[in-house]
Formats: sequence, C-alpha cells, structure tokens
Amino acid sequence: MPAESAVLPATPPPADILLDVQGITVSFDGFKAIQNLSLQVPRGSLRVLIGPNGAGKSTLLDTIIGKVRPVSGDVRYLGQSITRLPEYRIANLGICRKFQAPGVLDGLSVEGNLMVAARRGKGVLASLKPGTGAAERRRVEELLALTGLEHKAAQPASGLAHGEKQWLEIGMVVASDPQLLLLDEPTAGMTAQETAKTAELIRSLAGRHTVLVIDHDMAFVELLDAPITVLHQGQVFREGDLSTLRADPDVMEIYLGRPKEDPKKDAATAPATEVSHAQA
Ligand SMILES: Nc1ncnc2c1ncn2[C@@H]1O[C@H](COP(=O)(O)OP(=O)(O)OP(=O)(O)O)[C@@H](O)[C@H]1O
Repeated sequence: MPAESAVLPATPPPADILLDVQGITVSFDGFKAIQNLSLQVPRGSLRVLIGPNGAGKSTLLDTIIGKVRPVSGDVRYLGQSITRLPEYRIANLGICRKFQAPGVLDGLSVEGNLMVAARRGKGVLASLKPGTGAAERRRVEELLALTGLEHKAAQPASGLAHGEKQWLEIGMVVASDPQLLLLDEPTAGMTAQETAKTAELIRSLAGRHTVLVIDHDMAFVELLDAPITVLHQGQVFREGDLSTLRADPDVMEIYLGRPKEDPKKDAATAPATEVSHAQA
C-alpha cells in the first residue's frame, strides 16, 4: 500500500468520528499521567498508539473504557459523552478491550470457546428464539475463518500455541461485534511469523470495526500500515505514518533519549535495551 494511504485525514468530517477524546487530563494523586489530550478516531479506521514507557497509552485506554476517570475533558463516542458512564454501560455501547474478555477456557474446544463468546450477553429468552442456534453456528464458522483456526476447531484450547490462543481471544472479543476494539500489545511474546499473521488479522477487522492498537514492536506497527499517534508525557506528541515518524528527530529523541545535536554519537552509545524496545 502506498505511504500516502497511511496519512491522517486533516479534518475528518465529524459524522465520521467514532471516538472523540476532547482535552482529557488524568491525575493520579496529583501526577498528571495524561494532560489535555485530544484524539479523534474515524469510524472503521485502524489507529496505532505508540510512545515510550509511561507515555500514558494504557491510561488512555483505561479512560476510554471508564476504568479511570479524567479530572477534566470529555470522551465522546458516536457524539455522546461517555466520560461519566459506568464501565458496563460503556461496554454495552460496543467498546471492548481485549484483556477484559474472559480468558480462553482451556477445557473447551476452540469452537466451543467461540460459541460461548457468541452467546455471551444474549439473554436466555433471546437464545431460545427459533434460528438462533443456526445463526450462532454460522457466526462461529465466520470467526474460525477470521482467526484462521478452522483446522483446530475441535481441538481443546489448552493445546493451542501462544499465538493461536491470542487469535482465539481476538475472535472471542469480535464475537460480540464491538464497534470499537482496543488492543493492548496483542503481539507480546509472539514469533515473527505469528506477529505477521496477527497484523493481517487486525487489518481485516478494520472497516467493520474501529480498532485502536497499542504496541511497541515496530515490525508489527509497520505491517499494520495505519496512521500512528505518538504519545509522550501524557500528550499527543506526533501523528503520522511510520516513515514520517522514523525520519522525525524529535520522535527519535523521545524514544532513544538521543540529543538532536549529535545523533551519531548517541546512536552509537544508546543502551541496547532502549534501542530494542522502540526499534523505531
Ligand atoms: N494507578 C496508577 N497510580 C499512579 N500512577 C499511575 C497509575 N497508572 C499509571 N500511572 C503512571 O502514569 C504514567 C502513565 O502510565 P501508563 O501505564 O499509562 O503508560 P504507558 O504508556 O502505557 O507505559 P508502558 O508502555 O510502560 O505500558 C506512568 O508514569 C505510570 O507510572
């Protein structure tokens, strides 16, 4: 895909905005983990959130799902303020964070797990409606195809490899058809091959879903080929595509602690752990 496709729209029309974070500040005992942060996410888009440790990425997701309350600002979803809603009501609006899903049930088969997830949230009466069972089976088949786990459908989830378990969990989250899906480091612990497949899976979710992904793995971020928002010290530091951000000395500096005046010297002396963490 050409680089231009990843560039953020300058001023997207408000009707296309699913999530509109307006100037939020989050304070923990006086420490501002997020400071006057604004972010707009168009409906059906895929957005990547990166930033050094402590930048506020997880706190932002916690605020969107109502786990953490901002001291000021507003989180708007489909034009409605959700800032003061309890977590369960925000979830009921179709906002789902992957780690919130109950983990995979090891004793159940892959398709059994997906069936449980497809039924979750439906009342007893709804599940007794004629045709519901057939519709759920069709949904499970769709989810098996989406996650590439058709060949493992009957196998117990306990036997899945790490990556496969993650795909099953993504499938379980998608089963409830969330409009906004928040994924926090979905490729942690994955091999390069699993990471590439995860990128493909996540890309395929955009359109039907709006997806916001946090990750540190730049190889994965590159494969996602999506607009990126860089957070730093609780604020939006930059937005753009990966090639633009990689060429930005200020972004390099916050990731690597590399002084702009003498990048060569610092690149040579930057601690290996810091470089490998960001890999930008
Ligand atoms: N419950 C809390 N109480 C106090 N401080 C917190 C709390 N949660 C987060 N923080 C602080 O807020 C800042 C932002 O943390 P956050 O976890 O959001 O960063 P992050 O960008 O997700 O970092 P990482 O990439 O390391 O996960 C950090 O300085 C962190 O120590």
